Amino acid sequence: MKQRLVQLIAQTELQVTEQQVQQLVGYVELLHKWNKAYNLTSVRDPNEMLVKHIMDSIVVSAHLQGENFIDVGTGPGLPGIPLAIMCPEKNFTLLDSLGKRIRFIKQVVHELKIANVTPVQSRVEEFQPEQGFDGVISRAFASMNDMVSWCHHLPAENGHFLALKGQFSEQEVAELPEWCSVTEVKPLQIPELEGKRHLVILTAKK
Ligand SMILES: C[S@@+](CC[C@H](N)C(=O)[O-])C[C@H]1O[C@@H](n2cnc3c(N)ncnc32)[C@H](O)[C@@H]1O
Repeated sequence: MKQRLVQLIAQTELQVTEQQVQQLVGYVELLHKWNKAYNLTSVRDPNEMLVKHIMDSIVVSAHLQGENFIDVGTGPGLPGIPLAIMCPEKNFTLLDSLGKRIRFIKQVVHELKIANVTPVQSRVEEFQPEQGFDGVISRAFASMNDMVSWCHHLPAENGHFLALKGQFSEQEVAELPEWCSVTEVKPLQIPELEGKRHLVILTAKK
């Protein structure tokens, strides 16, 4: 599995250390092991997880500006765990309302010695952080309208929302609240993944 991950990463411009590869593979192994009991993801095959979960998450690391990020509706830690492994100098709060998913993330952080992740069990609408985030990230969480509406209190003054999406939807943009606009849409290239992927960056109007 390690060899395959190295080959996939070599098809991108990302740089990784041996330790980061070990941690990413370790995460897939834990996801595969715990999935049987905890039903964490519908992707059952570890090789498929490398593409659909690891590569799909880490390509976003090239687009993160700032220090403090929150991954809302993180589920088993996606994209937050792979991003935290790729960016050890940044801090990631991983939030989900389901206790078993947050318990799994705590175990991952402990076993893989990941120092820059704070797991939080809460509904996002009820979470009141001490300070705002440079980036509010989500994947497979909600429509963009629901995401920004539920998370409107989370970005710092110059922070952004970052939504990982498949096909870019003009319909979703049309439904956004008046106070929020799309500032950038970045197409993402994920080796061996069929279908389009985009990172949509949204900002509150000043
Ligand atoms: C489809 S899963 C996506 C998980 C992960 N982001 C991924 O890409 O695989 C959506 C997650 O959002 C969580 N969720 C849904 N509504 C939420 C809310 N209001 N506050 C916090 N978490 C929520 C669910 O518990 C679930 O784990």
